[in-house]
Amino acid sequence: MQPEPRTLFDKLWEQHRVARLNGEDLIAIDRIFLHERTGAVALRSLAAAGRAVVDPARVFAVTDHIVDTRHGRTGTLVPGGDSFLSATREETRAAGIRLFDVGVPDPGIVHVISPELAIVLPGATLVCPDSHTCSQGALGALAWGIGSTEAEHAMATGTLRLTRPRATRVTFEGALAPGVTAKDMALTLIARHGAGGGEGDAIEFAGDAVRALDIEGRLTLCNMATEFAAMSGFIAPDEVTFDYLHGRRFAPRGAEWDAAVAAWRELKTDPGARFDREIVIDAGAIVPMVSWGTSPQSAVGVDGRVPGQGESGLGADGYARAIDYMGLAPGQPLDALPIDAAFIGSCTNSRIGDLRRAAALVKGRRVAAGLQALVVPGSSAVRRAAEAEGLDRIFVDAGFEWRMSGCSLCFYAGGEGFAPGSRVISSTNRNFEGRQGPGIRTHIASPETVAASAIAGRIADPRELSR
Ligand SMILES: CC(C)[C@H](C(=O)O)[C@@H](O)C(=O)O
Ligand code: SF4
Repeated sequence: MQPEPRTLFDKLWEQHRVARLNGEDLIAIDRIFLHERTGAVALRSLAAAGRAVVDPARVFAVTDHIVDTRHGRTGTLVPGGDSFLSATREETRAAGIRLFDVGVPDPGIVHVISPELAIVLPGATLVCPDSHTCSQGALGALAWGIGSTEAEHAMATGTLRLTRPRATRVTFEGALAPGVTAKDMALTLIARHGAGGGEGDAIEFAGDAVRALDIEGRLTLCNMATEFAAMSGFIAPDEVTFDYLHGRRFAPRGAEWDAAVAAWRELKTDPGARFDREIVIDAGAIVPMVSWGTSPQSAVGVDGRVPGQGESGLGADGYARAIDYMGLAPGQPLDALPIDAAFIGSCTNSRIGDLRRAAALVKGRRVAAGLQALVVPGSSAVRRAAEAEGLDRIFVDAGFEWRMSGCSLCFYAGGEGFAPGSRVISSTNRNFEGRQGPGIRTHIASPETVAASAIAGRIADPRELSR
């Protein structure tokens, strides 16, 4: 008898299921990543309970969320932030956990350095008390965000207790048009199906347009799965994945590498396997997107208009509140909207390819007068690579500030922010009220759209500059 065809998700889940428990499953966790904001809490609480980390070699930690990203940084600008940093340093040392700290060669945003160092590998389960952990599914792993109590459980036992999510496939058929990116794919999916549209889903991203993405584009797409309320997003590993990982710091070597690749080649959905849910999107119809509201679902084509309530997908109160917070009127064209600041950074879009594409648009041009523009590379490795190619000069010559790596102004932690009331175009993933500071109006878009807008001084279509 032929074995039942299985989805990639079935394979990942079943390979890690160690027990069934009254409707839930106990899943083995291969890697745990911590950052100073939530990881410090988990580590302190675990130590206070007198529990040991069962396998410290599988746990990694980083300082990225509240570290100062200005040059010459010494710590954090966040009030009270020092205690998170010192707790992370003390507790990781006590538990024997490897810490990528500022001042050592490889710090960066957790979801940027994990693939860079090959800490995440195809077929692995990886958790981190951070919602954008799903980014790392781009490498063919099952990676998802957890709470700090679950992080304690995972560290103490090497397992987590979970309800099996729905196996969902989102297929992007065909090819993207020039100037359209993985960020626009994610925003299109969320705009069409709603910010809650993926709730309870483990999403395999598939189709020709996904296969055609490099690893960085795949990371951007999977990063936004949590903005779709999905448990995780992932992509079957292929030659692009293996080429990316080969030779990286924690990747297997020699015969182990060959054996690993042979096993990783099996990590794909079998023909005829059944999904609980399928979504199909025509990639060729996707355009550069920008958000107008205070949820990632409130996004339209950059050449579009602020929708009326009827087409917004929001209720009357939610719509009124979003329009009011964002200082917009129904029917207003987005590409006429003046902006005060532009931010290129975050675990969504701060990798070398993102910076290269933005720099190509910025080169030889100037940021609009009076506009604050920043580039924050996602990791030290990205920063060094960009500097070796002269991308920092391109940005600085154009009037951008060039920073050290970290989460920086992706989210407001209280240390620094944009000028009060600023309208910001941002390559990040969240545009909630106050996300980038009190009263800040955030429009999320691709790094290309952010770069083009910084030059124009208003929200701008990147295709205008590249023509
Ligand atoms: C601080 C952290 C827990 C949070 C998250 O979980 O995502 C942050 O990274 C964010 O992007 O809002
Ligand atoms: S870059 Fe932003 S979204 Fe990503 S982990 Fe940091 S704060 Fe969260």
